[in-house]
Amino acid sequence: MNNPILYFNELYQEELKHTSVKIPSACCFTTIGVDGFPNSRFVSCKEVVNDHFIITGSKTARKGIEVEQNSKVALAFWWTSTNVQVRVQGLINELDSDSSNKYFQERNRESQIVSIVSNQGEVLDDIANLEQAYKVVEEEYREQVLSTPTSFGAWEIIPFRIEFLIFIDSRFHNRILYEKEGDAWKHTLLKP
Ligand SMILES: Cc1cc2nc3c(=O)[nH]c(=O)nc-3n(C[C@H](O)[C@H](O)[C@H](O)COP(=O)(O)O)c2cc1C
Repeated sequence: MNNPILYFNELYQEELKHTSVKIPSACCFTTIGVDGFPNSRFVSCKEVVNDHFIITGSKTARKGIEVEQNSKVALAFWWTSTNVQVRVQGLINELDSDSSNKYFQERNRESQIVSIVSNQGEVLDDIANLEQAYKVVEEEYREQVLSTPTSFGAWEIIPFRIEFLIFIDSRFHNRILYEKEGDAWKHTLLKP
């Protein structure tokens, strides 16, 4: 296959058919920390739009601060039902407020309220204060659409390198590396 995004979608759909994991869209997202150390955490890849991987989260938490300073990022997926690893490297770009609103509205209500009341990554003094703030928003905005907090962001990751590792039951696993050359993707096979 010449296009790694089509290949990604095909393999992901296959994984979705078989998987029973709770968050199959989970992937490891790595940024370069402000101290220069790589920093990884799991996020959910919301979708792939126009060949870009979409993630969301708090702009004021570490990931938001880090991508503001350094747009070089990586994603790694491990799909356990089909035994596929996907590694993505690329540049990240913040999406506009229409996009963050759209992804915020797609969150379940509990997660929306948590995004509103909890400044992700700040030191927690007393969980009771957060629970109280949660209740206030829950009751005050009952039955109403919740507005996107200014801290909530959506980003696109524009890939330039994507590698698939497909475990197979023989001795040698398949490794296919795609690299962007201008507007086209070239692919090579790597030794496992
Ligand atoms: C399976 C899984 C999915 C997650 N999805 C997201 C997500 O989509 N967005 C997000 O901000 N945090 C998500 N988290 C929480 C992050 O791993 C992390 O704890 C949080 O975003 C704070 O990271 P930061 O301090 O680097 O900003 C997820 C965690 C797990 C385990």
